[in-house]
Amino acid sequence: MLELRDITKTYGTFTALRGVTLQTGGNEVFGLLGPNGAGKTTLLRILATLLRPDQGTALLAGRDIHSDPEGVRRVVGVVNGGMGLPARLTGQEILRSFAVLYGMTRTQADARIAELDQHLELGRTLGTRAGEYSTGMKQKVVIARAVIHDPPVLILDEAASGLDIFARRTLLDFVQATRAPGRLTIYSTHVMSEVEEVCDRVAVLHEGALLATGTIPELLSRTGERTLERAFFALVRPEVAHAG
Ligand SMILES: Nc1ncnc2c1ncn2[C@@H]1O[C@H](COP(=O)(O)OP(=O)(O)OP(=O)(O)O)[C@@H](O)[C@H]1O
Repeated sequence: MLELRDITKTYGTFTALRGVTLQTGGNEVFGLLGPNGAGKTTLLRILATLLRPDQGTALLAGRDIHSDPEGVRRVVGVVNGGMGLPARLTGQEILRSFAVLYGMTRTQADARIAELDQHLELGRTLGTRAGEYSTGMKQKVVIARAVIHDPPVLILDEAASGLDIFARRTLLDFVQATRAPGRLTIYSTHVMSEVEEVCDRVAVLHEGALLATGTIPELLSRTGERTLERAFFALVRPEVAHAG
């Protein structure tokens, strides 16, 4: 479903990604775990065709980020911190307008919005203007907007950050409930409990390099640790982990 080969990205003289290569299946929630500055957002922006790598290739659901960026955008939904909502429009208006951009009819759009309402508990957001949203309401509509066209690949970049416990629960339940054959969710975070709950496999990224990829049991066995957090430290700070 996702194939990355040797993705490298520099900002001036700073190297943010160092030859990242990985593959995922088509029916999984794939965690991207890394500390601040690891390169997670850079990598996900490249997959969303918002940024070009200096080197390397990526295929998403068979679409190449270089030769078919439009095709990539059709098969991917993206939630990242940088997306605002038009303050004067209601949730329903925002979602309908995005549905139209994807070529859906009003009937199809409203059916899809009703479906997303069930999963994401959009409730009051649909009739309320975005300018009046709480953080949790805003994030629900941002997520609904990202998946309005039912894309096979969903990229969630720190999507739970800033959410309260209820909104975070809705998000994690949504990720679980929308698992399906042919669907890949890429879940980037630095919160271990989220990874433990929803991710089938995890890639650990640190200082632009992929340190390990595997299921949580595989990472535990590889590092000889008991918890994901300890395994993570053993991978990114081996000197500290071994000293402890
Ligand atoms: N536009 C830019 N210009 C220069 N450096 C950048 C730019 N964007 C990101 N970086 C640097 O690249 C590195 C990776 O940043 P990135 O945002 O991809 O990391 P991240 O893993 O998503 O971190 P966080 O969890 O803090 O969001 C950081 O050191 C960051 O300062």
